[in-house]
Amino acid sequence: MVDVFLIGNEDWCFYGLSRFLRLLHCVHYWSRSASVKFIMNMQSEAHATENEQPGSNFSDVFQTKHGYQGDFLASKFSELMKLESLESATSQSLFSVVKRVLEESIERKNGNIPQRVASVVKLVVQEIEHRVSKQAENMRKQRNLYKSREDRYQLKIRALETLATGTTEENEIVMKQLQHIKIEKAKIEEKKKLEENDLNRLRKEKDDYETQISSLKQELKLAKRTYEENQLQLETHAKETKVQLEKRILELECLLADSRKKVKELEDFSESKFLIWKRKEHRYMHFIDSQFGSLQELRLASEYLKQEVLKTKEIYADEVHHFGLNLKGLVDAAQNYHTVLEENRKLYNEVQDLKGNIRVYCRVRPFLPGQSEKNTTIQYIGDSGELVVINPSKQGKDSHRLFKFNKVFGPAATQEEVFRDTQPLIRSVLDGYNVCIFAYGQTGSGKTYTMTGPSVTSVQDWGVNYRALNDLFNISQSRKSSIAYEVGVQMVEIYNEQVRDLLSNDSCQKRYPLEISFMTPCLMKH
Ligand SMILES: Nc1ncnc2c1ncn2[C@@H]1O[C@H](COP(=O)(O)OP(=O)(O)OP(=O)(O)O)[C@@H](O)[C@H]1O
Repeated sequence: MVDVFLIGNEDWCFYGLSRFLRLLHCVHYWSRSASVKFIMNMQSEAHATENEQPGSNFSDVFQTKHGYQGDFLASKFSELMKLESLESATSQSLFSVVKRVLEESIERKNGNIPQRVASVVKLVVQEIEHRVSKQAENMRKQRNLYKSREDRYQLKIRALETLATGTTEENEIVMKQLQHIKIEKAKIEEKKKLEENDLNRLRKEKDDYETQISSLKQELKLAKRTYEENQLQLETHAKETKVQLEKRILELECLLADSRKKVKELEDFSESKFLIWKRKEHRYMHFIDSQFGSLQELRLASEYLKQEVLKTKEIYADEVHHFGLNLKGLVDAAQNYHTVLEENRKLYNEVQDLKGNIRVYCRVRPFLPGQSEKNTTIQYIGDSGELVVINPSKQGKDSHRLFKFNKVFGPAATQEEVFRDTQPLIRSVLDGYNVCIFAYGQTGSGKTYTMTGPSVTSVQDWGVNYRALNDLFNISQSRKSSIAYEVGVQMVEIYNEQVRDLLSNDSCQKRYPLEISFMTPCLMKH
C-alpha cells in the first residue's frame, strides 16, 4: 500500500499544484499494481503549511480503498453534495475524485458508470474549469501588480539620479542606495523572470489540463453512451426473457393440466385393471381348484395306467419271446435260401442243357419291295423246326430238301418272337455259363436286321443284341444286393475268314490277334 499526503488550500501555489499533478500521474501508474489511498486535507489558508498533518471531515469523505464498489462512491459523492462541500473542496481533492472514478471504471472493465456518478463527475469537472480560469485571472492581476511596482521603482531610480548631482557624500550615499536598489531590481527581475517562467509553465499545464478534461469528457460521454446502450440491451433482453418466461409458464401450465389429466386416466385405468385382475384371480382360483380335482383323477388314472403298463409289459415280453422263435425260423430259412437258390440255378441251366447246348434257329427273310413272291423256294415251314426248300433246277427226289432246326421263324415273325427263344440263355450267362449267339447267312439274308434291328429308337425294332444287353443289365440290377457283376463288351467282325475289332480306334490294330480256330465269339462275358 502507498500512502500519499497532499496538503492543500485555496491559495495553493502553482508550484504545489504542478507537483500534485505529477504525483497524480505516478499514483495512476502505481494504482494498477498496488492499493492506493489518497488523503486530502482541507486546511484553511491561515494554517496551511507543508508540514502540517492531514485530518478533516472532507478527507474522510474521499478516503477510499482500491476495490470499493461504484455505488459506494456514488453515495459518498452525494453526501459531499449535500454538505455543499464541493465549492469548499481543494482542487487536488476534485482531481482525485475524477481520477478515482476513472480507476473504478477501469477496474469494472465493462466501462459502465452509474448515472449519478457521471453527473457528479460532470459537476467536479466544471468546478475544476472554473478554478483554473480563476487562477489564470489571479496570475494576470499579479503580473499587473508587478508591472506597477516596477514603474514605481523606475521613478525612484530617476529621482535618485537627479539627486546624485548633489554633494559627493550625498552622492556616495545615493550611489550606495542606488547600488542597493539595483541589487533589489535585479532580484525583482529575477523573481519576475521566475514568475514568468511559472506563468508559462502554468499556461502549458492549463492547456494540458484542458486537453485532459476534454479527453475525460469524451471518455465520460463514451462511457455514458455505452452505459445507455447496455441498459437498453438489458431492458430489451429482460423484456424478451419476460415474454419467453410467460410463454414457458403457459406451456408448463398446459403440461401440468395434461399431466393431471393423464394421472386421472391412469388412476381410472389402474382401477379397472385392478377389478379385472381381481376377477381373473377369482377365476384362476376356481381353475386351480378344478385342476386340483383333475390332478387327483389323473393320479388315479396314472395308477390304473401303471397297472396296465405292467400287464402290457408282460404281454410284450411273451410276444417278444414268440417273435424270437419265429425269427429264428426265418433266420434258418434265410440261411437255406442261398442253397435253394443255387439248386434252382442248377436246375434251370440243366433244363437249358436239355434243350440243347447248341441251338440253331432259321429265320426266313420276307421279300424285299420289288421282288416277286412267285419265286419263293420255301415250300413248307413246320412248327417243330422243319423247313422244306424247293430246288427247281433238279428233278425228282432231289427237287425237295428237308432241313431240321430247333425252330424256324417265318417271314412274318417279329423281333420279339425271335428273341423269346434266346432270352433264357441270358440268365444262364449271369449264372456263370458261357453263351454265344451269332448269325450266319449269305449277303442280304437279314443278319444285321435280326441281330441289331432296323432302328434303335423304337424298342419294337430292337434286335437280339439290344434285347440281350437290356435283359443282362436288368437281371444284374435285380441281383445287385447279393451279387456284383462286371460287364465288358467286344464287337468283332469276321469277314473273309479274318476277325476285326470294330471298337478299336487304331486302324493297324483292327485285325483281331486270335486265330479263328481259338475264337469263341462271345458277345457277353461274365
Ligand atoms: N425279317 C425281315 N423283314 C424285313 N426286311 C428284312 C428282314 N430281314 C432282312 N430284311 C431286309 O433285307 C435287306 C438285307 O438285310 P441285311 O442287311 O440284314 O442283310 P445281311 O445279311 O446283314 O447282309 P450283309 O451280309 O451284306 O451285311 C435289308 O434291307 C433288310 O431291311
